[in-house]
Parts: sequence; structure tokens; C-alpha cells
Amino acid sequence: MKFTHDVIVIGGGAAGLTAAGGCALFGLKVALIEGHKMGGECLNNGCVPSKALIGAAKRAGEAREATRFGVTLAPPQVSWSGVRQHIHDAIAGIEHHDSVETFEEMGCEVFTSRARITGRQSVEVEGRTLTAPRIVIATGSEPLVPAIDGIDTVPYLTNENLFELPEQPGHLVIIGGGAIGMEMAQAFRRLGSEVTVIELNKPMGRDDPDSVAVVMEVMREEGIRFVTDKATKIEGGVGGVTVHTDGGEAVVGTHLLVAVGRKARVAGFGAEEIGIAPGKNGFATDARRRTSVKGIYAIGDCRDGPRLTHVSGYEGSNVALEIVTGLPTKVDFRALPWCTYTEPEVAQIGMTEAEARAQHGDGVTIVKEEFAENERSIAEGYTKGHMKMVLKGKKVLGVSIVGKNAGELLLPFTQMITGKSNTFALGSAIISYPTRSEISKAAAFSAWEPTVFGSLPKKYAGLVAKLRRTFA
Ligand SMILES: Cc1cc2nc3c(=O)[nH]c(=O)nc-3n(C[C@H](O)[C@H](O)[C@H](O)COP(=O)(O)OP(=O)(O)OC[C@H]3O[C@@H](n4cnc5c(N)ncnc54)[C@H](O)[C@@H]3O)c2cc1C
Ligand SMILES: NC(=O)c1ccc[n+]([C@@H]2O[C@H](COP(=O)([O-])OP(=O)(O)OC[C@H]3O[C@@H](n4cnc5c(N)ncnc54)[C@H](O)[C@@H]3O)[C@@H](O)[C@H]2O)c1
Repeated sequence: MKFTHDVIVIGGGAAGLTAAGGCALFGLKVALIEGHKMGGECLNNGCVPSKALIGAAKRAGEAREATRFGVTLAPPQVSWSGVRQHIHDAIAGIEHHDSVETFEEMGCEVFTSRARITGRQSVEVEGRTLTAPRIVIATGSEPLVPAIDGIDTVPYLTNENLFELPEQPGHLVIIGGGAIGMEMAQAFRRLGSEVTVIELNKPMGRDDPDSVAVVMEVMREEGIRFVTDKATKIEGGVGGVTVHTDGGEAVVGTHLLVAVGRKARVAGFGAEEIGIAPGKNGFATDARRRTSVKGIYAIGDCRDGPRLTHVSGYEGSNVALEIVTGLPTKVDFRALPWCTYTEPEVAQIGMTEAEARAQHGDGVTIVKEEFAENERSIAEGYTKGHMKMVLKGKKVLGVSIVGKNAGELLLPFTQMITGKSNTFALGSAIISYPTRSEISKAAAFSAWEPTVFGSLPKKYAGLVAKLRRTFA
């Protein structure tokens, strides 16, 4: 069979762009098909607009603080249209990274229409049939809209329309206290909206509870109300919405944001018809991201598994590597990092304490260092939070950090968890003073402290001192 391409990639989000760009840079003939906006969820409705909004909210939050270090700022005046403009400027500043032109320059043939899979090696787009021995599905996910009584009768928000909102909510009710719910709750509160979060379980349930407790306290102090209950019924209309919960509470607000997770995009483009097996929420794949149909991969948000931009990018480069080299390339999530951009940030890599204890029982030890002891944090007055290192012996299994810019501190632990570095290397590294990274060195060194200052080294030091006193 003569193929039109070496690989066809469906979806131009973080996953598809990385796979397509990777293959094209190795000289393969790549078709990249995006049916909506290049850059996908992250650029257009996800990470970028949410972090831009958080940036604006931080500025308002700082101005809201009482006098700090002898400096008083004027109370913030928030113009929602100005905030929205900043969000759009941020997207505009980044979108060239993901543009059609950029990917054409890399060597991809880019189609800006919806694709339909018509066979194991064929895809239809713009009336053409493309063929390739490898197809990569990277169709992403969309907001999960729960089957709550009345939801279809009210004008609810999701991440798909939140950043286009014409007015700032007076009182934003958020269903879901996950990553979106928590980030958006704090951002809107800081911009001046009333905010209530309704969460079924514990907010940020995947994170270490000690980290979450720190951020919850801050958010409560800032005036966010948390309702621990299940949203069961919704009623209202434009400008007024009431969410009833299982426990009988009626939460009244002006706007409703639904943030209860994602639904993988697996239907409507031919995947079922050719028999690609679904999983729980997304295509079922193996560790190489192969679907049940030979030659077809599924990566990023559209398959069962963690849904994060860097995970989509990682799987995109893995699959590109496998296609380019012909060698199996498995995902390895031992050192999976994630960060929730609340203030303070909640960052995690590898196992939480609870996960480590479930797997290794009493073999796990914990080292905890507080930012209140970190000299840069003290000097700058941001002492909230801590770093918790989860160890088995001297090997790092995971790290949970809550604190200012916590996400920036994760990097060295990637190397440690995967065995490319170790606690001794970090514990003995030279680190600029004063930096918040000193907390990482302190935690790593703590793992060695009992050994370094143990009885044997003391005996040795004593012997050296005795010899010196005798012979010097
Ligand atoms: C509000 C919000 C904030 C977030 N913040 C963060 C964050 O701070 N950090 C982080 O790591 N992650 C964050 N995420 C998650 C992150 O956005 C996603 O994990 C990531 O964007 C998924 O990338 P993807 O390429 O797998 O899918 P997508 O970005 O969804 O891309 C899939 C693309 O496929 C296209 N497509 C679908 N079907 C077809 C078809 N038949 N033909 C052609 N094209 C098709 C779609 O139009 C879409 O552009 C956030 C998500 C949200 C919603
Ligand atoms: N900083 C980041 O990395 C970041 C930021 C935003 C989003 N994201 C990604 O986007 C995706 C979606 O985020 P999300 O916050 O929508 O999902 P999520 O899965 O993080 O959280 C959803 C929350 O909704 C709760 N919930 C479900 N049904 C409910 C009900 N009926 N009533 C009350 N609560 C209910 C769940 O218990 C859960 O805590 C995630 O995959 C996340 O990884 C990442």
C-alpha cells in the first residue's frame, strides 16, 4: 500500500503538537489535523487563561493586604474588561508557539478541519483520504457535566466560557473543589467576587492533606466559603442561581461554575466504528499508549490517565520517539509532578505520604521542613507552608510542598525519584543564599543527618582530634 504520510496526528493540543512536531523534526511525513483552535485546551481555555487570571488576582490580592513591611498599597480597583484583556494578551503572546505556521515550518502538513478515522490506516479530512501506517489520536477532553437535576435549565459556566464572561460574577458558586475549582475560587475572590465552593469530598483530594490544610486556611481567611456536600439540584436563571445539596443546604449565587472533572473525547470521529476499545474515561491504552487497534496510539487527555499539559507533552514525545525509532517507549510516572496554582501553591511529585505508606508500610520515613525556618521566606515575609519529603531509607519516593512558588522547587526531585541523583548529592550541593531552594537541601540533608552526625563519624572525629592534639 502506498501511504500519503508516515504518521497522522489528530488533535493540535499539547499532546498532538508534541507528537507531530517530534516526528516532523526527524524528517517523517506528518499530517497534523486540528478541528478547532491550535494549542487546544491549555492555550485557549485552560492553563494559559487560568494562570493569566490568577496573575491579575494576585495583584489585587497584594493590594488588599493590610500594611506590610511599612508599605500600604491603595485598595485595588478591578476592571473585569481589563482582566479579560490581560487574559487575551497572554494567549496572544503564546499562541505563535502552537500556530499552523510554526508547525508547517517544522515540516508538518497542517489541516484545520475535523478529522474522521475511516480505517486502521486511513483518516478523512477536507474531503481527502490520508493514509499512514501510524495514527496518533490526541483529541483531548471536555468539561464533565454531571447529571444534577436542573443543570440544563440554568446558564452554567465551565472553563470553555468562563474566560469570555462579559461581567465579573457578584457571587460565584463553584461545584467541585479540584484543581479548577480551587484555583478559580481564589482568583475570583481576590478580584472581589463572593465565592462558595461545594465539594463532595475533601478539596484537592489527590494532594497531601497537610498541604491542602495550609491552603484551605488561607482561602477561608480570604473569605471563601466551603460547603462539604453533594450538589443535587440546581435552579434559577440569568443572574441568580441556587444549588441545593444533599444535606439540605441551598447555596445562592449570581453565577455557577461547574468544575467536577473531565470527559475524554472518544466519540464522533470514527474511533468506535473501527473498534478502538474504550476504557473507564478515555481510550484504553498500554504503557506505550497503544490502543486496541494495531498502529493506532492515543495520548494525552483522550485516554484514561492523568490529565495535565506536561503529561500530554511527555506522552507526545514518547510516542514520537517510538514511531521514529521503532523501539518501544513506555511511560514512567514514578516522578509525575503537578502543581495547583493557588497561593500558596500546592506542589506534588511522586508518592504522597499516604500512597507511600499504603505501598511500603512502616518502611517509610518523613522529613518535614518549614518555610518559617527558611531565611529568604522570613526576610520576605512569606513563611507559610512546608516541604515534606517521603523516603524509604535514603531514597526519595515523593515530595509534597505547599508554599510560595512551590511548583518551582519540584525539579531536583525528578532526578532523585528516578535514581539519576540522590539525597546525598542535594544535601551536599552549594545553593545560593538566600533562596527558597535551601529548604530542599535542608530536607535532603535531614535524611543523612543521623548518619553524618552518628556515633561512628563522632568516634572518627574524636580520634582525628586526639591524634592532632598529640602530634601537632
Ligand atoms: C481551566 C484549566 C486549567 C488547567 N491548568 C493546567 C495547568 O496549570 N497545568 C497543567 O499541566 N494542566 C492544566 N490543565 C490541563 C490541560 O489543559 C490539559 O491536560 C491539556 O491541555 C490536554 O492536552 P491534549 O493535547 O491532551 O488535549 P487538548 O488540549 O484538549 O487538545 C485536543 C485537540 O484535539 C482537537 N480535536 C478533537 N477532536 C478532533 C477531530 N475529530 N479532528 C480534529 N481535531 C480534533 C480539539 O479541537 C483540541 O484542540 C488545565 C485544564 C483546564 C480546563
Ligand atoms: N494546576 C493544574 O495542573 C490544573 C489546573 C486546573 C485543571 N487541571 C486539570 O484539569 C482537569 C479538571 O479539573 P477539575 O477541577 O474539573 O477536576 P478534578 O477532578 O480535579 O476535581 C473535581 C472535583 O469535583 C468534585 N465533585 C464531583 N462531583 C461533585 C458534585 N456533584 N458535587 C460536589 N463536588 C463534586 C470531586 O470530588 C473532585 O474533588 C484535571 O484533570 C486537572 O488535572 C490542572
